[in-house]
Formats: sequence, structure tokens, C-alpha cells
Amino acid sequence: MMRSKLLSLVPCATGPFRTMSTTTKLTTVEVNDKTGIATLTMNRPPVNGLNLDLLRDLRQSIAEIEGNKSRGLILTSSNPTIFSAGLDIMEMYKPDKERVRAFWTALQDAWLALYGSSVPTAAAINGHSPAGGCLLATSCEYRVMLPKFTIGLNETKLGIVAPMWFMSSFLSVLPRREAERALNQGRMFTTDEALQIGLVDEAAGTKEEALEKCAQFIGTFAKVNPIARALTKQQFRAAELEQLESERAQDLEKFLFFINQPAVQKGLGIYLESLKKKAKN
Ligand SMILES: CCCCC/C=C\CCCC/C=C/C(=O)SCCNC(=O)CCNC(=O)[C@H](O)C(C)(C)COP(=O)(O)OP(=O)(O)OC[C@H]1O[C@@H](n2cnc3c(N)ncnc32)[C@H](O)[C@@H]1OP(=O)(O)O
Repeated sequence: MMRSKLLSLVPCATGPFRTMSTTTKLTTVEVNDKTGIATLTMNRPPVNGLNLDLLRDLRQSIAEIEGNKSRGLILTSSNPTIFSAGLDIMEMYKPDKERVRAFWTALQDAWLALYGSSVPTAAAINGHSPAGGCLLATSCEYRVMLPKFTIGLNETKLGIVAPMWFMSSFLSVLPRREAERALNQGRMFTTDEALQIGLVDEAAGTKEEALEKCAQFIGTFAKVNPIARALTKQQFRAAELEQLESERAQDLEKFLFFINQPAVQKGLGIYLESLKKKAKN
């Protein structure tokens, strides 16, 4: 994919300074040349639905951030009210056989890249973050969320099941008892509830403040040897990463089998209709 490079002056909390910015249609990577921190912004209107293209783009941007020696990665959204609406249901509803395989593979790749990233990661959750959106946020090491939005793994409410590795990310943040209950209930947490339970680390009043708090978290590693930090993180996350690596073919087949069940297709169709009806009103 062609990626246009440009230098831009962008305002930020500590004043305007130069950032190196790489833009594709669906994500933007901006590296602050003072802090060395990269901001990875999802930009797929209307709701940052994670489709094949956005997932591939995300993975490519994560690789780029690791390759350009950034000091950290902050994941956020260009949409003022939605971090990500999760997986694009259109990829799973009446799917094309080949595309849906590529879609799930791209999701596995994006998760492996983000959860296993060698750089410190933080999510500035500047909008709603259901299901796959929550997966992205909980794959990061730190979360700062804006008020009056919701976050959680709501899969059971849609009649679908979050795979083991979705649960791994959730479990790396929440105690097992809380994670199990929330997943079984398909519970969406408000910002206040998420803060209280520890699903997010901090609240912020504005996106700029959220980005600043994420940058402060990444700054806590300034005096830590980066190789020792990266290896320590990878040791913590190795079991979950290796599990998906070694079972990704079976995971794909399980997904395909499940998603092609008539009852699952019917449920997704009804859910899509309800979303569209709500959007019209
Ligand atoms: C044991 C073996 C297991 C194997 C695996 C089996 C199964 C696989 C499970 C996979 C796990 C799934 C993870 C997911 O992420 S599923 C997606 C879940 N996401 C949601 O439930 C969110 C739905 N969306 C919303 O709640 C809202 O849209 C919102 C994000 C809160 C934003 O609200 P608002 O600003 O009011 O926007 P609208 O609702 O009006 O939406 C605008 C248009 O966007 C369409 N939309 C919204 N979300 C999605 C989506 N996720 N996918 C596709 N399209 C979406 C919506 O229909 C509107 O479209 P329209 O303008 O054309 O009407």
C-alpha cells in the first residue's frame, strides 16, 4: 500500500512542535520528535469498525512504529465519540468465504502485533469501545478514558462468543472473577464503572488530556533499560501469545464453523437491523 509521508506542525498540550506523520486512509502515525512517542490514530468512518483493511493497516502501523524506534505507542481515534465499534459485523454477516478467512487472520495478526508489541503501549479511549474496541484497548498496557462513554466485551449479548485470546487481554487487566462475570453478562461499563473496577487506569476530561496522561505513563519507562523492559513484557505475555501462535489454524476453523451457523447468522442479521434502525431514528 502506498503511504504518503509528510511533516506537519500540530498543536499539543505542551505547545506546537514538529511531528513526523505517516498517513494512510485508515490510520495515521504521528511521532512526536520531542518525546519520541508515536500516536496511532484509527480513522475509518463512521465508527472505526474493524474490517479487513483497517486491521491490516493497524498491523502495518504497529510494525512501522516498532521499526522507527519510537519510545511508545498511543492508540486513539479520530472520531470524537467512538474509539472503535469493534469488529465490522458486515465482515461476518453473510460472508464471502475467502474474505472472511483473510479477515480473521488479519485480526489475529493485529492482536499478536499489539498485545506482543515490544514498545510501551497505551490507549487514549476517546469514545465508545465495545467488543473488538475493548480488545484493542485491553491489549495495551495502560488505558485513559474520556467521560460518559462505554467499554466492555458485549459478545454474549450479540449471541457470539469472545475467543480465548479476547479473554486473555481482558484477564490481563481485570481479576478473573470480575472478568468472567462481565463476559458472561456481555456487560458494557461506563467510564466511571470501568475506572472503579480497574478496566481503565485513569479518566481524562479531554482527548488532549488523555493523550498527555498516556504519554506520562510511557514516560515512566524513561529510566528503564528498553531491552530489559521489552523482554520482561514479552515474558509476561508469552503464554497467551504462544497459545494463539500455535493454535491459529484451529482458531480460524472454529471461528468459521461458529460464524456459519444459521442461528448465529440470524442473530447477526437482527442485530445489524437494530443498529440501522437506531441510526435512522
Ligand atoms: C467458541 C468459539 C468461538 C469462536 C469465535 C466465534 C465468533 C466470533 C466472535 C467475534 C468477536 C466479536 C467481536 C466484535 O467486535 S462484534 C461487534 C460488536 N460491536 C458492537 O456491538 C457495537 C455496535 N455499535 C454500537 O453500539 C454503536 O454503533 C456505537 C459504537 C455505540 C456508536 O453509536 P452511534 O454513534 O449512535 O452510531 P450508530 O449506532 O448510529 O452507527 C452508525 C453506523 O455504523 C454502523 N455500525 C455500528 N457498529 C457497527 C459494527 N460493529 N459493525 C458494522 N456496522 C456498525 C451502524 O449500523 C450505522 O450504520 P448505518 O449508518 O449504515 O445505518
